Amino acid sequence: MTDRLPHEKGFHVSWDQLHRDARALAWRLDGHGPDDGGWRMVVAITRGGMAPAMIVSRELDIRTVDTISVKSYNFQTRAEPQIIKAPNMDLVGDGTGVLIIDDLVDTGRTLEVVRATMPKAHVATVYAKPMGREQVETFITEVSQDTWIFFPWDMALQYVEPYRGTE
Ligand SMILES: O=P(O)(O)OC[C@H]1O[C@H](OP(=O)(O)OP(=O)(O)O)[C@H](O)[C@@H]1O
Ligand code: HPA
Ligand SMILES: [Mg+2]
Repeated sequence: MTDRLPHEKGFHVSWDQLHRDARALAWRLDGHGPDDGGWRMVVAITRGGMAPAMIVSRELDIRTVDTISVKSYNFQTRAEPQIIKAPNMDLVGDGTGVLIIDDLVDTGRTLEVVRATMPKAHVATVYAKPMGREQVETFITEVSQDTWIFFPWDMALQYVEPYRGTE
């Protein structure tokens, strides 16, 4: 697709960092729900939104958690987002008091599709790139558009050569 740049930089996020950043997201959202009831439900965008959604719902003591499944990428190549599974719309209603959580926004296409199904929900991501930033009401860290974010569930610890090499 033409809306993607080659990724010149990598931003590697550890579990520890993800936990800190998702907690920071929860604290930023705390007290900013609708006046007449606050946040009543979390909807995680699978799969990347599930770990942050768990941390946010734990911090904010929200027990009603559902998922929306959107598939947008095959590895680093973008395709049109497809909703594979919707949340329980009896619980979601028009989205008032609902927090939609994802790990990041990149082009914003995933969130565009998701927001259309829950127009009054509040969208929050841990990380954001400039192209999709307007699709998100609350986020923690912005990275440049040519950065690929590597999440801890996609990585493993492995040996690296010393900087000066070996004989
Ligand atoms: O703003 P966009 O350009 O739409 O990209 C962002 C979306 O892409 C990734 O999900 P992906 O579709 O790869 O699925 P996954 O969460 O199951 O890994 C990421 O977790 C976001 O949901
Ligand atoms: O930068 C990214 N990292 C991981 N998954 C993604 N999906 C879209 N952009 C990204
Ligand atoms: Mg995702």
